[in-house]
Amino acid sequence: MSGYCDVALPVPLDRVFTYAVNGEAPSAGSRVLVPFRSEKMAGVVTRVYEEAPTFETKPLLALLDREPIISDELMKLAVWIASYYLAPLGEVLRTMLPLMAEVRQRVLYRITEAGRQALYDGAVKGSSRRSRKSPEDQDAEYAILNRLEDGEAATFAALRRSAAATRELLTGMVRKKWLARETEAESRDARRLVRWAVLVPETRLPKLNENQQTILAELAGANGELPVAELKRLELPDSTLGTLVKRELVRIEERAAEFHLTGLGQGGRGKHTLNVAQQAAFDSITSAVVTGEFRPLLLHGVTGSGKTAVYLAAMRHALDWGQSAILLVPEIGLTPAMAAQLHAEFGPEVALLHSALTPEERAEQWHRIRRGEARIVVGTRSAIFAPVTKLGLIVVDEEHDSSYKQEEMPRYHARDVAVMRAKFCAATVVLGSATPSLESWHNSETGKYARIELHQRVNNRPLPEVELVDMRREFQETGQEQLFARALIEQTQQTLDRGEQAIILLNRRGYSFVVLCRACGEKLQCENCAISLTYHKPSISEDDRAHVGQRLECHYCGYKRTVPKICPNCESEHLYYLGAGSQQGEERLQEIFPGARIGRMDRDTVRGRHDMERLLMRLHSGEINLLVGTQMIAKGHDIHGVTLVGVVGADHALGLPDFRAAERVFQLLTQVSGRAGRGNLPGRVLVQTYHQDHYAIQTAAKHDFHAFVAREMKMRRWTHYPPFGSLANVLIQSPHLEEAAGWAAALGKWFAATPLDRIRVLGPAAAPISKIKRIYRFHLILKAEQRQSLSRTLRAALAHAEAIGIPRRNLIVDVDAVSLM
Ligand SMILES: Nc1ncnc2c1ncn2[C@@H]1O[C@H](COP(=O)(O)OP(=O)(O)OP(=O)(O)O)[C@@H](O)[C@H]1O
Ligand SMILES: [Zn+2]
Repeated sequence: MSGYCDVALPVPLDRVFTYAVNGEAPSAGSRVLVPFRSEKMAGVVTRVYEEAPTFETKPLLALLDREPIISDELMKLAVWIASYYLAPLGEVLRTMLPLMAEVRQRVLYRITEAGRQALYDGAVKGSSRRSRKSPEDQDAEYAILNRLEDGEAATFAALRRSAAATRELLTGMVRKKWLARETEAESRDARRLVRWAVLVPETRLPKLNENQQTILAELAGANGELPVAELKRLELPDSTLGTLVKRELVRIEERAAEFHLTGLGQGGRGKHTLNVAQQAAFDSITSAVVTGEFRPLLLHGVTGSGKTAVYLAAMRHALDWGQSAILLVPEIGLTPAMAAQLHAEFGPEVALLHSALTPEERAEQWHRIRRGEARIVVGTRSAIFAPVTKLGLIVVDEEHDSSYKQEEMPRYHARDVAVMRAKFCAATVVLGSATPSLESWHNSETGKYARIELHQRVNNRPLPEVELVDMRREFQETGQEQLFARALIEQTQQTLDRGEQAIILLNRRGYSFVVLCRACGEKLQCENCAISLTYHKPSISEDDRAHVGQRLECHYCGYKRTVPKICPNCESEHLYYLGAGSQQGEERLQEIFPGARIGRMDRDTVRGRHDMERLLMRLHSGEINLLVGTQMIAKGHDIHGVTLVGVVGADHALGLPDFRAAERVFQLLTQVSGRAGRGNLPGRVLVQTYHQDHYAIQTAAKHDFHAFVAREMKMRRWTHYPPFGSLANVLIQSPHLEEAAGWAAALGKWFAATPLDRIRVLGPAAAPISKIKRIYRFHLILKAEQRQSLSRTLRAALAHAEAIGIPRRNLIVDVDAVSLM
C-alpha cells in the first residue's frame, strides 16, 4: 500500500518528519527506521494518512514493531508534555521508551571508487614510497581494501579479525576517501539472556590474588552465583573473572533474564492493621478509585504516620479490582526497606524500575509490564511512563522531592505528569508527603485536589521535641567557632550512654567546602565551573568507598586536583580550610566520642547499589550508634533506635538566591526531625542555627506546617512567585562568554520591546552559577499570571531566537523550574 506517515525523531527540533510508506503501513505509536540526514534513525509514528504532502518525501526503511508500542493514552501524554514543557515530541518519546537498547547503532565500512583505485594501483606499482605510512601500515590498508573489494560493508570487529584493522587505520582511510563510513540502526529484541558467573565446586584452591579472592568470596556469599553485571560493580579489572574462568574455578552460564531482587535488606516489620486514621485515608483513596473518574488527592501525613501502609493497602485494593497501580519514589536505592515491603506484599506482580538497572534490564521490565505480567510498578520519575494498562491508581511518595524534576530535556516534573496521566486515563492520583510542596498545597486549598490528613504518628507516638541552639550565643559564650554546640555534645553522650542511637545532619560532603587564601582573599575554584572546590581528606572511614587520596574536588563537574601548598593566585602559603562537611564531622565526632560506633552516609560512602542497605543494616542491628551524613539521612528511614537528631549548618541554605530557599530548609528540618522517636522511646531534635528567628526555623521547630505555609504563601503572593502564577527559567549558554552575554542581551531586548500579557521578566543576568563545565550561563526569569500567556510568549521567544540565529541547543527553556541556580 502507499501513503505517508509523520515520525517523531529524537532530535532537538520542534517538529515531526514526513516519510512515504512503500510497503506495509505502520500503525501510529509504532517504531520505524527512517533516513535522517546521512543517518538511519529510529522514531515513533505519530500519524498515518493518504494525502500526499506538497514537498518531496523519502521512504521509510523498516518497520520495527508489528503493533503500536505507545498506546493512545501515552501518546496523548507525550503530546501534552511536548507542548507544556516546549520539548520536541521525539525527545519526549525517547524518554518514555526505555527501548533504545533494542535499537543499536552499527558502524559499517564500505570500499569507495577511490579505494578500489588505490587497491589496483597498489597491486600494479607495489607500495608507494612517497607515503608517510610504514610499509606494515600500507600492507594493512591493502588487506582491508582487499577484504572489502566485493562491495559488502563490514564492521570494525570483522575487519579487525580478518584484516588486522585498527581504528586509526580506518579513520585515516575514511579521510582519504578510500572507505565510506555508514551507520545502520539494527533492530533486535531486548536481550533475554543474562550471563551468570557460577562458582565451580573445588576442594583444592590454588594460589589466588586479592582480586580473584574478592570475586570468589562475593560468589560464595551469594550462594555460589551472581549475574556477571553484578560483579562488574566491584570495579575490578575484567580480566580477573576471565582468569577465574580459564582456571575453571568459575563458569559462565547464559540464562533467560528473569525478575530477581537481590538483597533488599530487611523486609518490613510485618504487616500492621491500619489504625483509624490510616483506615479513613485508605477509604478516601479507594472510594476515589472505584468511581473510575479522575480524582487527585493530597495526603498530608506527619512523619511516622504510616503513609506507606496506606499506599500499599490502596495498591492492593486496586489490584484486587483488576486494575494496575504505579508508585513513584524519589530514589529506590535510598529506601531499600520500602522495596522489601513491596516485594513481600506483591511478589512477582511488582516491577521495580530503579536507577541501577542496565538498559537491557530496563527494557526487560518494560516488556513484562506491557505483557501485563507486572501490574504494580514502582520506580523513580520515569516510571510514570510505564506501559501499564487499566491504570487505576498512581501514588507519588514524598511528592515535594526535587528529584521528580528532570534537569535535562525534556524538563518534565514527574509529579505533574502523574496528575496529567491520571486525568487522561480517569484514575486516582495520590500525592503524599509530610511536607507537601506549596504548589500541591495551594491546589488542595483551591479545591483542585481533595485533601486527606494524618495528624498523628502511629501508636500515638509523639513527634520529637525540637530545641534551637543559637550559635551566635554559643560563640559569645565559648569565645570560638564550634562545629558542634555544647548541648549537642552533651545530649549525644547521654543518648549513647543510654544505649540509644543518634544521627547528625551535616549537609555537605567532603572535609571542607571552602579553601580560602588569607593573603589575596581568593577562594579556590574549579577550572570549569564558577564553584568553590571542596577539600577531601584521605579517607579515615571504612565506609568511605570514594577515592582514598586527598584532593580538591568540584561537586558539579567532578574535576579533581591535588591539594596545593601555596595559593595558585598569589603564591602565599596562607591557605585556610573553612566550612565543615560530613567527612570532617565524622572525624570530629570520633575525637569527641572515642567509644562511639560511628557511621557516615553521603555520596562518598553510598555509591553502589548495596551500600545503603549495608549501612542501614548496621544501623538497625545497632552496630552503628552514631550516624553522620548529608540530607540522605533524612529520606524516609525508619530506624526505631534513633532518639536524637542533631542538625548542623542546615540554615545557611536560607541565604541562597532562590525563592524556594525557605521551603527547602523547612522541608529538610521537618524530614530529618522526623527520623527521631519512631520506636517506643520519644525523640529529641537539636537544631544549631544562626537564624533562630527565621519563620522557616521557628515553624519547623513547632512542627507547624500550617503556620509555615501561611507565612510563605504571603511572601509568594507579594513576589508573584508560584504557586501564584507560573514561572519559567530561560537559560542562555555558550562556551564563549561574549556570545552568551550577547544572546542574553538580544533576548532581553526582545522581551522589553514585546507587549507581554501580565508577565514579569527578571533579567537577563548572569545565572547564580555563572559557569558550569566551561559553559557560561545567563538567564531570564518569567513570572506569568496565566499559564497560556506564558506558553505563548515562550514560543514567540524561541521563534525570535531562531530568527536571530541563536541555536536551539544553546537555549534552555525550563517551565516550572525547580532549580534557579
Ligand atoms: N497501623 C500501624 N500500627 C503500628 N505501626 C504502624 C502502623 N502502620 C505503620 N506502622 C509503622 O509505623 C512506622 C512509620 O511508618 P512509615 O514509614 O510508613 O511512615 P511515613 O508516614 O511514611 O513517614 P515518613 O514521612 O517519615 O517517611 C513504620 O515502622 C511502620 O511499620
Ligand atoms: Zn567544576
